[in-house]
Amino acid sequence: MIQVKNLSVHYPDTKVKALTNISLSLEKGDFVCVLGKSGAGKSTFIRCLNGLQKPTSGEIYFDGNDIAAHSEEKLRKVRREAGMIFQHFSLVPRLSVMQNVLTGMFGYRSSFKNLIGWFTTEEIVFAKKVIADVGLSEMTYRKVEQLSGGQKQRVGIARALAQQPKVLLGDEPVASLDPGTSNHIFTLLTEMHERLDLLTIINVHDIELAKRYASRILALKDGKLIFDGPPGNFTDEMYQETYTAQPHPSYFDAGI
Ligand SMILES: Nc1ncnc2c1ncn2[C@@H]1O[C@H](COP(=O)(O)OP(=O)(O)OP(=O)(O)O)[C@@H](O)[C@H]1O
Repeated sequence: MIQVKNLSVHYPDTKVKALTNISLSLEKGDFVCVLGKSGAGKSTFIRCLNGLQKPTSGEIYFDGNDIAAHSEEKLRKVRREAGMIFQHFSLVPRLSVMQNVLTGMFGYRSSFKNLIGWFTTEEIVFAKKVIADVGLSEMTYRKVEQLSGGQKQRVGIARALAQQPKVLLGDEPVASLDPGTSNHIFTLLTEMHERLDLLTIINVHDIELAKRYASRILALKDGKLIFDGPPGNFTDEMYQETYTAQPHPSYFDAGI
């Protein structure tokens, strides 16, 4: 579904080599957790997959089409098919759960309809369904600012599902949540992943969550892919290798 070929990202401002020569294939049904210490390149990798970050070199094919070669209009279609959930939720706190979830449908609608905020009965019924799927029916019309962190992340997931995505991307979606709530969110993600037959790719710091829920682990270190395999093969040595504290070589390049 997604093929990554020799992907490199160098940020010109900081001269940081965030990703170097990554090649892999990600298939429908994979539940992927991306591990790596802070600055390893996890966010940059996720952002490349939905076209938010342009590669410095290399290619990313989404359903056989090169994302980098896409026009802005085609990129919008890729972003529509790749639902994204974020560490800090990226919701509009003063709007209701329903209003936030409806924004997930914006990619399918005209700018005019989005501007005036008019939704069809079918769209509202579908939004209610995804809100029920994440267990928040009773809070459908409550303002998001009145919800707990775990509930907010459920809204984030419902909004991503409202996009009817083929791919679900998560940039540290449980980093702000306690361990019990993180487990509930991962259980929900696994259920949705299976029910909707998705490709799911989640950045996570917690190795235990990755080992419990992932079907495949990727480990990044200093922008390089140092592990790609099932959780059972991610040994303690590999863990040490992933998280050993060495200064990022590109800090030296940048003269830091
Ligand atoms: N917009 C940017 N401009 C310049 N450098 C950047 C930018 N975004 C990230 N970087 C640098 O690229 C490297 C990789 O960053 P990235 O955010 O992808 O890592 P990460 O593994 O997601 O880290 P964290 O776990 O802390 O979120 C870091 O050294 C970071 O400082």
